[in-house]
Amino acid sequence: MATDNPFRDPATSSDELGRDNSVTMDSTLAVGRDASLSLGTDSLVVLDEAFENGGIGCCGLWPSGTANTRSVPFYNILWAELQGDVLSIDYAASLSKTTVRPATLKYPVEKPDLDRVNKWLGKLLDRSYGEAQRRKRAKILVNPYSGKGSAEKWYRRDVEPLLKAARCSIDMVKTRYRGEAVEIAEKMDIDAFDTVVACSGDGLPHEVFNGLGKRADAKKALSKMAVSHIPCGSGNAMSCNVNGTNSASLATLAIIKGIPTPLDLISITQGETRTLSFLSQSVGIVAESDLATENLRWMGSARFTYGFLVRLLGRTVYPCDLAVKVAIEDKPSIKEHYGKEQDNDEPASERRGYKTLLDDDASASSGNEDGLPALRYGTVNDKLPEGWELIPYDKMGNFYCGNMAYMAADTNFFQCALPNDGYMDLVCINGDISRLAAIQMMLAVENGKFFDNPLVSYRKILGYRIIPKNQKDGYISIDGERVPFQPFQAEVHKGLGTVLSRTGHMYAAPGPL
Ligand SMILES: Nc1ncnc2c1ncn2[C@@H]1O[C@H](COP(=O)(O)OP(=O)(O)OP(=O)(O)O)[C@@H](O)[C@H]1O
Repeated sequence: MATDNPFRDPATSSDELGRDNSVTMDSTLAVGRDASLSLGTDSLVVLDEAFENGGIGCCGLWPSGTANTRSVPFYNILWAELQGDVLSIDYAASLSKTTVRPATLKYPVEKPDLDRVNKWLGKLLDRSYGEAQRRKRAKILVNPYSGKGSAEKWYRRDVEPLLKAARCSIDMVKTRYRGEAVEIAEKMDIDAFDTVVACSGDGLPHEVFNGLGKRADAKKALSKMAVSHIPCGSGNAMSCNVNGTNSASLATLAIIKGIPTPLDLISITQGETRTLSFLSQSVGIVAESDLATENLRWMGSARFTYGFLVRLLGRTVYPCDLAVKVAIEDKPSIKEHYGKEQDNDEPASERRGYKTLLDDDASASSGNEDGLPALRYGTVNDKLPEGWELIPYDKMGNFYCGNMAYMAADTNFFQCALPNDGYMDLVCINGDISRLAAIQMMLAVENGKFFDNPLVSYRKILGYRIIPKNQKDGYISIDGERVPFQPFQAEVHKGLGTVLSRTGHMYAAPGPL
């Protein structure tokens, strides 16, 4: 429908528009002498004669607009309230493609209008937050040694000001030693917070999931407490997947607007231990390229690529025995499975994570004080489960099992990974393929064609046992951390954990082509 009125919301039905102009009227608020604020389809439209005269606003802070109008996407609106007779709107202003900073719009309102203004404010906040919880209570953990040691600086500059502008409550601590985040998550009052925010690499979220998993009420804690991530480390895959960004300020905005999203977690048994993995497990080239190249830290992120190429060109193999419980075997069926979830438009409020985050009472009275779920397939020390068969893979080059899609920024390795489908995505590649094929495969990860490469075995699985062999020592990585070079077994628990994401059911990765 064509409209001459820039403030008419095209989303409103013709029926409503037919009544009179009240919808448009209700959506638009005259403020001051020469300004008005309108609720558009997906943004707040500010018309202010002062823009034209250069009196208000700071160039560069406005996402878009004409001479006397500016628009702020609802997604960027952090808070809005009346302070006496001044209407104040806090929003995340874009400084660049990767940086937002809080900014405020202030307009005087007339006393007789207060009632109407309050109603309008309610609508603005409804549109700005949708199903996301407002004013989240955040327990923040900052690892001062993450990456190159800038986490605290970035927290102060990129994170805290946005959280404050969104009126979130903040309880921040710096981690003092390895493993402290496990202890904090294990002991924290889960009724006092909505999310634990790790300002770190992927190591701290791994510790937080494990700390929650150690509690006597692990099931409830993992379901209620959303684990979130601000990218401050050397590996920041979690933020890329759930926040859709590797930028600390954009990740903060994603957390402020994030919807609770159930996340599959994986139990790993090795020796006598049971740990939770949220991201990936690797044996062979990926683990070694990451963990055996610590001496090349000066190279930054090129260290991994270098380590990977050296091994690829050397056609290194990592022999093992492997038993896998397969759920979906072939690529077309995996794509179909992914597509179904992509098209699933069930409202977030119907999903498990949402209810428990918002409704403290319901989760508290559910009486579910259980620890971690029982292991369906036993541990690595048990007899092989019924129907599993150990197969020798003497030419294994890359054993890589993922629970999320991005393994690093721009590395969408597990293109069909879903947060809550109850499956792990397993990629196996032979180590003796030609060097050319191996390099083409590596490049295919960047151009999105990896999944379809015929040399890539890609399966959706429920569990596996892997026994490395013919190697005295080697590298196994769980969520990027080194574990002993010993057999281990994995099984997935559907939706056991909780994260915050934009859609409530998908990762930010683009999926298969
Ligand atoms: N104060 C501290 N001193 C030393 N280690 C710490 C401290 N706080 C946290 N850690 C540990 O640092 C490890 C790595 O953390 P994180 O993932 O945040 O950073 P990273 O730079 O991405 O990691 P990596 O060193 O694995 O590349 C975690 O295991 C964590 O327990």
